[in-house]
Amino acid sequence: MNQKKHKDASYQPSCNVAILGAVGVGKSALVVKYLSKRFITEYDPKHEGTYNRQEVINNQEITIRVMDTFDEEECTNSERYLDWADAYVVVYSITDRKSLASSQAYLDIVSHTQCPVTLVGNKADLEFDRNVARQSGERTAKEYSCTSFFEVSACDQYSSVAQVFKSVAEASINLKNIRIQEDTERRHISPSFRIFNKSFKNLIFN
Ligand SMILES: Nc1nc2c(ncn2[C@@H]2O[C@H](COP(=O)(O)OP(=O)(O)OP(=O)(O)O)[C@@H](O)[C@H]2O)c(=O)[nH]1
Repeated sequence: MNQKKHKDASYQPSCNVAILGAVGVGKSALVVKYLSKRFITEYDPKHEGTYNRQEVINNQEITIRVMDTFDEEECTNSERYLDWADAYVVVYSITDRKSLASSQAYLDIVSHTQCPVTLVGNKADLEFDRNVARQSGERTAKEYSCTSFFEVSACDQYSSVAQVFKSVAEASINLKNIRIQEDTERRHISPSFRIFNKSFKNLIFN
């Protein structure tokens, strides 16, 4: 979440979401679906990019920026998203057991960031080819204290794919609001505490 303070009425909050996971789990397909409501199979799989979408969350308009990542080898050069993201979507394919193990390697990294993380089992339309039980995904999400867990398909309903991005952005906004409130409370408490502290010292040293 952008931490800059803006008094400008035209300021619009934003949330940077990085999508991570093993090669071929459907990260780009999910991003394309979220942005265009379409399932497209022809795109450059090695292309990394960031894309914007406007959403209304908690009656507030926000810009969700999505970074579609590509790692030739698992979890390389993670600084590029760790320095950028406010929230993470970690994806595996329900047809590929190894991709769940890869998602754990990503969860190991991002679970230390204090940012909301959602775990997603993609390709849910390929039920006949399922190799990862829903419970295994749920268990992994719980183990890494993910804010949410979904099974979706990039070629099925748009609404369930959109829900993935919206929920993680909402968690990020809520977290930011809690931090702002805590900060405000600290500022309110500190002046009186300073006065109390001063009077207390005067009492002792006079
Ligand atoms: N049936 C089905 N196929 C999918 C789904 N999502 C993606 N695919 C297919 O899986 C293949 C890989 O999808 P990508 O979106 O390129 O996967 P990726 O994770 O971005 O892969 P890299 O960019 O190479 O890391 C493509 O052939 C997609 O068409 C899905 O939900 N269901």
